[in-house]
Amino acid sequence: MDVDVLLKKPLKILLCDNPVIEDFFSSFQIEAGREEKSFEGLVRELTDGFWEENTTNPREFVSMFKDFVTGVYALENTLKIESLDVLSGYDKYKKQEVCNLHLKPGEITCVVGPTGSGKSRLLEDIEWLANEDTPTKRKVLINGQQCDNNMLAQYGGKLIAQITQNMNFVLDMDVEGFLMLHAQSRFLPNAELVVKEVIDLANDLSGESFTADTPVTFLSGGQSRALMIADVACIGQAPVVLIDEIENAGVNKKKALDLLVSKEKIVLMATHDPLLILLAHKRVVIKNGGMHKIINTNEHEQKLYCELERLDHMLQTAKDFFRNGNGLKAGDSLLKFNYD
Ligand SMILES: Nc1ncnc2c1ncn2[C@@H]1O[C@H](COP(=O)(O)OP(=O)(O)OP(=O)(O)O)[C@@H](O)[C@H]1O
Repeated sequence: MDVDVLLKKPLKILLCDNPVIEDFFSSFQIEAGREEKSFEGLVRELTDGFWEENTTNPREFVSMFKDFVTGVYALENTLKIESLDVLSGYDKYKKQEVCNLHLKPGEITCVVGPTGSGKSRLLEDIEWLANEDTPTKRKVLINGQQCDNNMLAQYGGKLIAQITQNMNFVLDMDVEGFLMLHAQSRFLPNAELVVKEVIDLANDLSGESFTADTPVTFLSGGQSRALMIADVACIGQAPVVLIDEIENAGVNKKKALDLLVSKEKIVLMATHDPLLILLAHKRVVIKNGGMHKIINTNEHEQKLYCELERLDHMLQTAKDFFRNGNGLKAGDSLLKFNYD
Protein backbone atom coordinates (compact mmCIF):
# COMPACT_ATOMS: atom_id res chain seq x y z
CA MET A 1 0.00 0.00 0.00
CA ASP A 2 1.19 3.54 -0.78
CA VAL A 3 2.45 5.11 2.45
CA ASP A 4 0.81 8.49 1.66
CA VAL A 5 -2.55 6.74 1.36
CA LEU A 6 -1.85 4.84 4.54
CA LEU A 7 -1.09 8.00 6.47
CA LYS A 8 -4.58 9.33 5.71
CA LYS A 9 -6.14 6.32 7.46
CA PRO A 10 -6.91 6.25 11.20
CA LEU A 11 -3.81 5.63 13.30
CA LYS A 12 -5.32 2.46 14.69
CA ILE A 13 -4.52 0.82 11.36
CA LEU A 14 -0.86 1.68 11.85
CA LEU A 15 -0.93 0.62 15.49
CA CYS A 16 -2.78 -2.59 14.89
CA ASP A 17 -0.63 -5.58 15.83
CA ASN A 18 2.55 -3.67 15.22
CA PRO A 19 4.71 -3.64 18.35
CA VAL A 20 7.40 -1.56 16.66
CA ILE A 21 5.02 1.33 15.91
CA GLU A 22 3.47 1.03 19.37
CA ASP A 23 6.93 1.29 20.94
CA PHE A 24 7.62 4.33 18.82
CA PHE A 25 4.44 6.02 20.07
CA SER A 26 5.15 5.22 23.68
CA SER A 27 8.71 6.52 23.39
CA PHE A 28 7.12 9.88 22.61
CA GLN A 29 4.54 9.37 25.39
CA ILE A 30 1.66 9.49 22.94
CA GLU A 31 -1.12 7.28 24.29
CA ALA A 32 -3.24 5.11 22.09
CA GLY A 33 -6.36 7.23 22.82
CA ARG A 34 -5.65 9.24 19.68
CA GLU A 35 -5.89 6.31 17.38
CA GLU A 36 -9.10 7.33 15.64
CA LYS A 37 -7.20 10.29 14.13
CA SER A 38 -5.21 10.06 10.96
CA PHE A 39 -1.51 10.87 10.93
CA GLU A 40 -2.35 14.09 9.10
CA GLY A 41 -4.92 15.03 11.76
CA LEU A 42 -2.37 14.28 14.44
CA VAL A 43 0.21 16.50 12.77
CA ARG A 44 -2.30 19.35 12.66
CA GLU A 45 -2.94 18.99 16.37
CA LEU A 46 0.73 18.76 17.16
CA THR A 47 1.61 21.85 15.17
CA ASP A 48 -1.28 23.75 16.80
CA GLY A 49 0.44 23.04 20.10
CA PHE A 50 -2.55 20.94 21.20
CA TRP A 51 -0.37 18.09 22.40
CA GLU A 52 2.54 20.19 23.49
CA GLU A 53 2.23 19.16 27.11
CA ASN A 54 1.60 15.48 26.31
CA THR A 55 4.64 14.73 24.21
CA THR A 56 8.29 14.95 25.06
CA ASN A 57 9.21 16.47 21.72
CA PRO A 58 6.35 17.02 19.23
CA ARG A 59 8.50 18.51 16.45
CA GLU A 60 10.87 15.58 16.49
CA PHE A 61 7.88 13.25 16.51
CA VAL A 62 6.36 14.87 13.42
CA SER A 63 9.61 14.82 11.49
CA MET A 64 10.46 11.24 12.37
CA PHE A 65 7.06 9.61 12.16
CA LYS A 66 6.55 9.63 8.43
CA ASP A 67 10.04 8.28 7.78
CA PHE A 68 9.47 5.67 10.41
CA VAL A 69 6.15 4.46 9.05
CA THR A 70 7.60 4.46 5.55
CA GLY A 71 10.39 2.19 6.78
CA VAL A 72 8.09 -0.19 8.64
CA TYR A 73 5.64 -0.52 5.78
CA ALA A 74 8.31 -0.78 3.13
CA LEU A 75 9.56 -3.72 5.16
CA GLU A 76 6.14 -5.30 5.56
CA ASN A 77 5.39 -4.76 1.91
CA THR A 78 8.62 -6.43 0.85
CA LEU A 79 7.63 -7.96 -2.40
CA LYS A 80 6.27 -11.45 -2.02
CA ILE A 81 7.95 -13.31 -4.82
CA GLU A 82 6.14 -16.30 -6.18
CA SER A 83 8.38 -16.74 -9.18
CA LEU A 84 11.45 -15.37 -10.89
CA ASP A 85 11.97 -16.12 -14.57
CA VAL A 86 14.98 -15.54 -16.74
CA LEU A 87 13.88 -15.37 -20.37
CA SER A 88 16.41 -16.50 -22.93
CA GLY A 89 18.79 -14.11 -24.63
CA TYR A 90 21.92 -14.89 -26.63
CA ASP A 91 25.11 -16.81 -25.89
CA LYS A 92 28.63 -15.49 -26.53
CA TYR A 93 28.31 -16.40 -30.23
CA LYS A 94 25.01 -14.51 -30.55
CA LYS A 95 23.04 -17.73 -30.85
CA GLN A 96 19.61 -17.72 -29.18
CA GLU A 97 19.65 -19.59 -25.85
CA VAL A 98 17.67 -22.79 -25.92
CA CYS A 99 15.86 -22.53 -22.57
CA ASN A 100 14.39 -20.20 -19.99
CA LEU A 101 14.92 -20.52 -16.25
CA HIS A 102 12.02 -20.62 -13.77
CA LEU A 103 12.80 -20.19 -10.05
CA LYS A 104 10.48 -20.38 -7.04
CA PRO A 105 10.78 -19.87 -3.26
CA GLY A 106 12.16 -22.68 -1.11
CA GLU A 107 14.01 -24.09 -4.10
CA ILE A 108 17.77 -24.30 -4.66
CA THR A 109 19.05 -24.09 -8.22
CA CYS A 110 22.69 -24.53 -9.15
CA VAL A 111 24.38 -22.88 -12.09
CA VAL A 112 26.95 -25.27 -13.55
CA GLY A 113 29.38 -25.13 -16.45
CA PRO A 114 33.09 -24.96 -17.25
CA THR A 115 35.24 -22.07 -16.07
CA GLY A 116 34.47 -18.94 -18.07
CA SER A 117 31.23 -20.36 -19.49
CA GLY A 118 29.08 -17.55 -18.08
CA LYS A 119 27.77 -18.68 -14.67
CA SER A 120 28.52 -15.39 -12.91
CA ARG A 121 27.04 -13.51 -15.89
CA LEU A 122 23.70 -15.23 -15.24
CA LEU A 123 23.79 -14.20 -11.58
CA GLU A 124 24.69 -10.64 -12.60
CA ASP A 125 21.76 -10.52 -15.03
CA ILE A 126 19.42 -11.45 -12.19
CA GLU A 127 21.03 -8.98 -9.80
CA TRP A 128 20.54 -6.25 -12.41
CA LEU A 129 16.97 -7.40 -13.17
CA ALA A 130 18.08 -7.44 -16.77
CA ASN A 131 15.73 -6.10 -19.41
CA GLU A 132 17.59 -6.83 -22.64
CA ASP A 133 20.15 -4.30 -21.41
CA THR A 134 23.09 -6.63 -20.61
CA PRO A 135 25.48 -8.43 -23.01
CA THR A 136 23.21 -11.51 -22.97
CA LYS A 137 20.00 -9.54 -23.77
CA ARG A 138 18.15 -11.67 -21.21
CA LYS A 139 14.96 -10.52 -19.51
CA VAL A 140 14.18 -11.10 -15.84
CA LEU A 141 10.53 -11.33 -14.76
CA ILE A 142 9.34 -11.12 -11.17
CA ASN A 143 5.96 -12.79 -10.60
CA GLY A 144 5.64 -12.97 -14.37
CA GLN A 145 6.16 -9.23 -14.83
CA GLN A 146 8.99 -7.10 -16.09
CA CYS A 147 10.25 -4.79 -13.30
CA ASP A 148 9.13 -1.27 -14.19
CA ASN A 149 10.59 1.91 -12.72
CA ASN A 150 7.95 2.01 -9.94
CA MET A 151 8.82 -1.48 -8.82
CA LEU A 152 12.52 -0.68 -8.92
CA ALA A 153 12.02 2.51 -6.90
CA GLN A 154 9.93 0.70 -4.30
CA TYR A 155 11.92 -2.49 -3.96
CA GLY A 156 15.31 -1.59 -5.43
CA GLY A 157 18.09 -3.00 -3.28
CA LYS A 158 15.73 -5.14 -1.18
CA LEU A 159 14.93 -7.92 -3.60
CA ILE A 160 18.26 -9.60 -4.03
CA ALA A 161 21.08 -10.50 -1.67
CA GLN A 162 24.40 -11.68 -3.06
CA ILE A 163 27.17 -13.61 -1.34
CA THR A 164 30.43 -14.32 -3.11
CA GLN A 165 33.74 -15.91 -2.24
CA ASN A 166 35.53 -12.56 -2.33
CA MET A 167 33.23 -10.53 -0.09
CA ASN A 168 34.69 -9.20 3.13
CA PHE A 169 33.71 -6.82 5.87
CA VAL A 170 35.52 -3.47 5.95
CA LEU A 171 33.61 -1.89 8.84
CA ASP A 172 35.28 -0.92 12.10
CA MET A 173 32.63 -2.57 14.31
CA ASP A 174 32.15 -5.74 16.28
CA VAL A 175 29.82 -8.50 15.13
CA GLU A 176 27.01 -7.56 17.52
CA GLY A 177 27.19 -3.84 16.69
CA PHE A 178 27.07 -4.53 12.97
CA LEU A 179 24.09 -6.90 13.25
CA MET A 180 22.20 -4.52 15.59
CA LEU A 181 22.67 -1.70 13.10
CA HIS A 182 21.35 -3.89 10.29
CA ALA A 183 18.39 -5.14 12.37
CA GLN A 184 17.46 -1.60 13.43
CA SER A 185 17.68 -0.30 9.88
CA ARG A 186 15.15 -3.01 8.98
CA PHE A 187 12.91 -2.01 11.93
CA LEU A 188 12.95 -5.55 13.28
CA PRO A 189 11.10 -6.03 16.55
CA ASN A 190 13.13 -8.01 19.13
CA ALA A 191 16.38 -6.95 17.43
CA GLU A 192 18.52 -8.26 20.34
CA LEU A 193 17.01 -11.74 20.09
CA VAL A 194 17.43 -11.86 16.31
CA VAL A 195 21.06 -10.71 16.59
CA LYS A 196 21.79 -13.46 19.10
CA GLU A 197 20.12 -16.01 16.82
CA VAL A 198 22.25 -14.85 13.87
CA ILE A 199 25.49 -15.15 15.87
CA ASP A 200 24.54 -18.67 17.06
CA LEU A 201 23.59 -19.76 13.54
CA ALA A 202 26.77 -18.32 12.01
CA ASN A 203 28.87 -20.18 14.57
CA ASP A 204 26.97 -23.34 13.78
CA LEU A 205 27.63 -22.86 10.06
CA SER A 206 31.29 -21.96 10.26
CA GLY A 207 32.59 -24.42 12.82
CA GLU A 208 35.34 -22.03 13.99
CA SER A 209 33.58 -20.08 16.70
CA PHE A 210 33.62 -16.32 17.23
CA THR A 211 31.90 -14.10 19.76
CA ALA A 212 29.60 -11.09 19.66
CA ASP A 213 32.50 -8.76 20.43
CA THR A 214 34.79 -10.04 17.64
CA PRO A 215 35.54 -7.15 15.24
CA VAL A 216 34.02 -8.01 11.84
CA THR A 217 37.36 -7.36 10.14
CA PHE A 218 38.95 -10.12 12.29
CA LEU A 219 36.63 -12.81 10.92
CA SER A 220 38.17 -15.47 8.69
CA GLY A 221 36.81 -16.06 5.16
CA GLY A 222 34.64 -18.94 6.38
CA GLN A 223 33.37 -17.04 9.41
CA SER A 224 32.56 -13.97 7.27
CA ARG A 225 30.59 -16.06 4.76
CA ALA A 226 28.78 -17.88 7.59
CA LEU A 227 27.83 -14.56 9.16
CA MET A 228 26.64 -13.19 5.80
CA ILE A 229 24.45 -16.25 5.20
CA ALA A 230 22.89 -16.16 8.69
CA ASP A 231 22.39 -12.39 8.32
CA VAL A 232 20.75 -12.76 4.90
CA ALA A 233 18.48 -15.52 6.27
CA CYS A 234 17.33 -13.80 9.47
CA ILE A 235 17.78 -10.01 9.15
CA GLY A 236 17.96 -9.24 5.44
CA GLN A 237 14.52 -9.26 3.83
CA ALA A 238 15.67 -10.11 0.31
CA PRO A 239 13.62 -13.02 -1.04
CA VAL A 240 16.26 -13.91 -3.64
CA VAL A 241 19.75 -15.03 -2.64
CA LEU A 242 22.52 -15.35 -5.23
CA ILE A 243 25.62 -17.27 -4.19
CA ASP A 244 28.79 -17.34 -6.25
CA GLU A 245 31.14 -20.21 -5.40
CA ILE A 246 31.18 -20.57 -1.63
CA GLU A 247 32.51 -24.12 -1.85
CA ASN A 248 35.95 -23.39 -0.45
CA ALA A 249 34.79 -20.96 2.16
CA GLY A 250 34.84 -23.35 5.15
CA VAL A 251 31.09 -23.12 5.65
CA ASN A 252 28.87 -26.10 6.44
CA LYS A 253 27.22 -25.97 3.03
CA LYS A 254 24.31 -28.31 3.73
CA LYS A 255 23.29 -26.45 6.89
CA ALA A 256 23.66 -23.09 5.12
CA LEU A 257 21.35 -24.18 2.29
CA ASP A 258 18.85 -25.78 4.68
CA LEU A 259 18.71 -22.48 6.55
CA LEU A 260 18.01 -20.44 3.43
CA VAL A 261 15.40 -22.90 2.17
CA SER A 262 13.67 -22.90 5.58
CA LYS A 263 13.24 -19.13 5.14
CA GLU A 264 11.56 -19.72 1.76
CA LYS A 265 14.28 -17.92 -0.21
CA ILE A 266 14.86 -18.41 -3.90
CA VAL A 267 18.46 -19.64 -3.95
CA LEU A 268 20.59 -19.60 -7.09
CA MET A 269 24.15 -20.74 -6.70
CA ALA A 270 27.04 -20.87 -9.18
CA THR A 271 29.22 -23.80 -8.25
CA HIS A 272 31.66 -26.51 -9.36
CA ASP A 273 31.01 -28.61 -6.24
CA PRO A 274 29.23 -31.92 -6.97
CA LEU A 275 27.90 -32.10 -3.39
CA LEU A 276 26.18 -28.74 -3.75
CA ILE A 277 24.92 -29.73 -7.20
CA LEU A 278 23.26 -32.86 -5.80
CA LEU A 279 21.81 -30.93 -2.85
CA ALA A 280 20.01 -28.60 -5.25
CA HIS A 281 16.55 -29.27 -6.65
CA LYS A 282 17.74 -28.57 -10.17
CA ARG A 283 20.63 -27.15 -12.15
CA VAL A 284 20.98 -24.96 -15.18
CA VAL A 285 23.86 -25.92 -17.44
CA ILE A 286 25.72 -23.02 -19.05
CA LYS A 287 27.61 -23.48 -22.30
CA ASN A 288 29.34 -20.73 -24.31
CA GLY A 289 27.59 -18.09 -22.21
CA GLY A 290 24.11 -19.48 -22.86
CA MET A 291 21.55 -21.45 -20.82
CA HIS A 292 21.95 -24.84 -22.43
CA LYS A 293 19.64 -27.13 -20.43
CA ILE A 294 17.84 -27.53 -17.11
CA ILE A 295 18.30 -30.81 -15.24
CA ASN A 296 16.09 -31.75 -12.28
CA THR A 297 17.99 -33.68 -9.59
CA ASN A 298 16.58 -37.20 -9.81
CA GLU A 299 16.04 -39.72 -7.01
CA HIS A 300 19.06 -41.75 -7.99
CA GLU A 301 21.29 -38.68 -7.77
CA GLN A 302 19.79 -37.80 -4.39
CA LYS A 303 20.65 -41.30 -3.13
CA LEU A 304 24.22 -41.01 -4.43
CA TYR A 305 24.66 -37.82 -2.41
CA CYS A 306 25.55 -39.88 0.72
CA GLU A 307 28.22 -41.79 -1.17
CA LEU A 308 29.70 -38.59 -2.52
CA GLU A 309 29.62 -37.08 0.95
CA ARG A 310 31.65 -40.04 2.20
CA LEU A 311 34.29 -39.40 -0.49
CA ASP A 312 34.29 -35.71 0.36
CA HIS A 313 34.78 -36.55 4.02
CA MET A 314 37.72 -38.82 3.12
CA LEU A 315 39.34 -36.04 1.14
CA GLN A 316 38.75 -33.55 3.96
CA THR A 317 40.26 -35.95 6.51
CA ALA A 318 43.30 -36.46 4.26
CA LYS A 319 43.72 -32.67 3.94
CA ASP A 320 43.58 -32.26 7.74
CA PHE A 321 46.00 -35.18 8.19
CA PHE A 322 48.70 -33.62 6.01
CA ARG A 323 47.92 -30.09 7.18
CA ASN A 324 48.64 -31.20 10.74
CA GLY A 325 52.14 -32.39 9.78
CA ASN A 326 51.43 -36.15 9.63
CA GLY A 327 52.80 -38.62 7.05
CA LEU A 328 51.94 -42.03 5.61
CA LYS A 329 54.13 -45.06 6.17
CA ALA A 330 54.57 -48.33 4.28
CA GLY A 331 51.41 -50.41 4.55
CA ASP A 332 49.08 -47.43 5.20
CA SER A 333 46.14 -47.35 2.82
CA LEU A 334 44.03 -44.35 1.89
CA LEU A 335 41.17 -46.12 3.68
CA LYS A 336 42.63 -44.73 6.91
CA PHE A 337 40.86 -41.48 5.88
CA ASN A 338 37.51 -43.27 5.69
CA TYR A 339 34.89 -43.03 8.46
CA ASP A 340 35.85 -45.23 11.44
N1 LIG B 1 25.93 -14.61 -23.24
C1 LIG B 1 27.04 -13.85 -23.14
N2 LIG B 1 27.26 -12.85 -24.00
C2 LIG B 1 28.37 -12.10 -23.90
N3 LIG B 1 29.32 -12.25 -22.96
C3 LIG B 1 29.16 -13.22 -22.05
C4 LIG B 1 28.02 -14.07 -22.08
N4 LIG B 1 28.10 -14.94 -21.05
C5 LIG B 1 29.25 -14.66 -20.41
N5 LIG B 1 29.88 -13.63 -21.01
C6 LIG B 1 31.18 -13.06 -20.60
O1 LIG B 1 32.14 -14.11 -20.52
C7 LIG B 1 33.07 -13.86 -19.46
C8 LIG B 1 33.17 -15.07 -18.54
O2 LIG B 1 31.90 -15.28 -17.92
P1 LIG B 1 31.74 -15.57 -16.35
O3 LIG B 1 32.72 -14.80 -15.54
O4 LIG B 1 30.29 -15.40 -16.04
O5 LIG B 1 32.15 -17.13 -16.30
P2 LIG B 1 32.07 -18.15 -15.09
O6 LIG B 1 31.40 -19.39 -15.61
O7 LIG B 1 31.45 -17.53 -13.90
O8 LIG B 1 33.59 -18.46 -14.82
P3 LIG B 1 34.31 -19.06 -13.49
O9 LIG B 1 33.82 -20.46 -13.30
O10 LIG B 1 35.75 -19.02 -13.85
O11 LIG B 1 33.97 -18.14 -12.36
C9 LIG B 1 32.59 -12.62 -18.77
O12 LIG B 1 33.33 -11.51 -19.26
C10 LIG B 1 31.13 -12.50 -19.19
O13 LIG B 1 30.64 -11.16 -19.17
